[in-house]
This record gives sequence, structure tokens and C-alpha cells, in this order.
Amino acid sequence: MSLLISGVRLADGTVTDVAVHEGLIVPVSDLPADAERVDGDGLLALPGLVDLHTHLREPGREDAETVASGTRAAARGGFTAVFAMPNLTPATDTGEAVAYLNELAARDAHCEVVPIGAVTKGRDGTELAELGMMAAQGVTVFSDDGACIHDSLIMRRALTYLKPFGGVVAQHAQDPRLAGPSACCHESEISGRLGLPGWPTVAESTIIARDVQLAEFTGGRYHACHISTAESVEVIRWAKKRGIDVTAEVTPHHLLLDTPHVEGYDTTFKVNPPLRTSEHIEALREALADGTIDVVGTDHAPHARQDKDHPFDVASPGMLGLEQALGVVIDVMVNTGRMDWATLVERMSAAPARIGRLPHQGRQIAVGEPANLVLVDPTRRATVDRAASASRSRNNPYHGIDLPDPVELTLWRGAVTYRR
Ligand SMILES: NC(=O)N[C@@H](CC(=O)O)C(=O)O
Ligand SMILES: [Zn+2]
Ligand SMILES: [Zn+2]
Repeated sequence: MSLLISGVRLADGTVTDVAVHEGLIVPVSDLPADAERVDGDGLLALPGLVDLHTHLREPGREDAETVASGTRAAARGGFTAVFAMPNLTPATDTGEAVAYLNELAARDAHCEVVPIGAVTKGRDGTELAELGMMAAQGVTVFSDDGACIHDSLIMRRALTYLKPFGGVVAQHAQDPRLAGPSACCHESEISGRLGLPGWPTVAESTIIARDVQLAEFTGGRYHACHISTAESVEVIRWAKKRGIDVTAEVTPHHLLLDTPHVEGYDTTFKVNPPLRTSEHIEALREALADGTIDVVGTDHAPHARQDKDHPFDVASPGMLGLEQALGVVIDVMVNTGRMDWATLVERMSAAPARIGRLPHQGRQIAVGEPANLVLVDPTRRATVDRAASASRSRNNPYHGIDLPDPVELTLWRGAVTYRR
């Protein structure tokens, strides 16, 4: 397919024509005469977004999400690549499981799907998985997400073992002693009043503090998933200042939604780590703006209704994120003047592609580059409707909220994967 997007603005402010032919951005003069024309006036062309943290649920929970439905949600959200977390059934903890996911993706996906490998067998935290076999299948990110790698020796070995492969350990930081399986509400006056088991901030930050020291000691590469607290930001800031090879991620929901959302016991707002208070949200926004936090990762976590229709403390944690991520970041960071478009591109496309070692994603929009891009209307807004989602699940925490609804067109390898 061939496309000419005329008069479109890029993240650096320049206005240009973008020509797409056979999967690449080409000089306008190389376009065939019958190329489709898109009026880019008033629109912004950004590199396709890259999500380091997506839950696709296939194999195992296809009632909640599939590779097809999850990547359709991704395309609608402006993403051209997602990293698929391994908390599947079975877990992605072998080379074969990675190969199987790659086959599913080749058949069904509307964007690039990159499997994340489990760090331990069955993600149970006790024995290292076959990291080398997964690395040989192209895996670069390893995580037991959903569970914390709490054993220090396992973390040390994972960091050490992955070094020659260039792999990164992506940690779900939750000390299981300080925040056990029933912990579900930011430990505070609110958790006490609601009678919900508390999830204290230090259950996250003390694990990250230990881990960054292990990363320094081993020389391994470490990524802190979905950080939610001011204390974690301080630890990451300290680690980066020391030159430790660490990166950090924040979710759209932790940038926007605060603890009082759980006051109605609506389990849509149950998530790990829990929604925090405004001081923590402020610290996260500041850290995302100044680069202490490297990436926005959606932690898109679809759940079937039967797993959410339970008392708050036993319902499954997690919320959708792919379709609203860009809108949330625009509203919270760009529309408030805290971040420019180029920085948004860095946090949502270039940095996640770098951390996950995807050389053909997260690139500039320029002649010769692969045509992975998203056209956005930065002024368009809409009220979020959970029923309109491409996801198979409905646990959308933004339902009923007015947010930017910017994505007009998503192109992956030069093909349209979403068009409004
Ligand atoms: N974030 C969540 O609350 N849930 C995630 C797991 C995870 O990211 O820890 C899920 O898989 O549902
Ligand atoms: Zn997690
Ligand atoms: Zn997750």
C-alpha cells in the first residue's frame, strides 16, 4: 500500500509530507501516482508507540483477551509494538513457549508482539527458567510480572546470567511479606476506613532499593515495572546518579487516578500496585518529565467479568490501558506544559524500543525508516465508553471520563492497522 500524508507536523514542530511505500518512508517522488492521499493539516505524525508492558492472556485466558483483540486495542491506541508479559497459562518460560507465541503473533497480530520470558520456572520464584533458550528465540526482556522476584539470590543470578545475552530483568516490586496476596489498597487512612488490607509504599521501594544494589554489584540490567511511589522515584534517582544500569516505568493509571477511586469498592480500580495518593502522583509526573522514569508502560491487564465480580479483596487486580494511554499522557503531561511532544515520543516510543532492544521500532519519521507511525489529532477529546473497546474485557478505569481521543490512523510496517 502507498500513502501520502500531506502537511503533517512532526514532534519537533516541522511541517512536512510523509510518503509511505512498501513498508518504508520514501521520498515523495518515489510514490506511485495512485497512492492514497491523507490530509495531514492540523495533525501530528509520531513514531508508532511501543509498550513494554502488555498482558495479552493468550494462551490460557482467551475469554479475557487474545493476541488478536489485544493488538487491535494496541493499534487503536497508536501502538505498533507490544511486549507480552509471560503470566500466561502455561507461562512463557521455555524456548518452545516463546516460539508458540511468535507463531500466534505472526497469524493474528495487528502490531509487533514481542514475548517477555519468565525469569523463573512457572514464575514461582524458586528456580531460574531456561533463560538462554528464550534469549536464543530473541527474548530480551525477562519478568515474573504478577509476582515479585523476592529471593535475592534468584535476582542476583538472573542479573548475572542475562548479562552476556543483553537481557533485562523487569521486576514487579512487591515485598510479599509487607504486601501479601490480599493487600489491595494503598495503606493509608483510606484503607483503614474502607477495611481493605493495606499495601504500603515501602513494599515496593525496599525491593527496588535492594535490586538496584544487586544490579550495581552484578553489572546486570534492571527495569522497575509500574512504579507507584515517591520513595521508588527517589531510589531510582539515586541509582541513576551512581551510574547503575536501571530504568523505570510508570503506568497511565498511576499518573492520573488516585486512591479515593476505590471508595465505592468498584473492583475496576483494583490494581497492583494500588492507586496512590496525590503526592505520589505528583512525584511520578515530575519524574516522568525529568527522565528519572524512562517509559510509560500500560500494564494493560484485561480481566473477565467473573474475575472482577467479587469482593474487593479477592477480585483479580488489573485494568485496561492500551487504548487510553496516549490520551492520558497528553492530558497529564503535554496539555499541562510539563512535557513537549518530543519527550512524549521518547517516553512512549524510543525509550521502550531501546530498553527492549527493538532496533526497527521507536525510530524517527524520516526517509528510509520503517513506516511505523501514528497520526494524531491533539485537540480531539471524547468521553471514554468501556463498551467501545477493542479489548475483550471491560475493566476500563477511564469509563465516563473526558480524555483526549487523539488517534486518527496507525500504520505498522506501512499497513493501516487502525483508522478512525
Ligand atoms: N497489574 C495488575 O494488577 N495485574 C497484572 C499483573 C501485574 O502487572 O502485576 C495482571 O496480569 O492482571
Ligand atoms: Zn506487575
Ligand atoms: Zn503487568
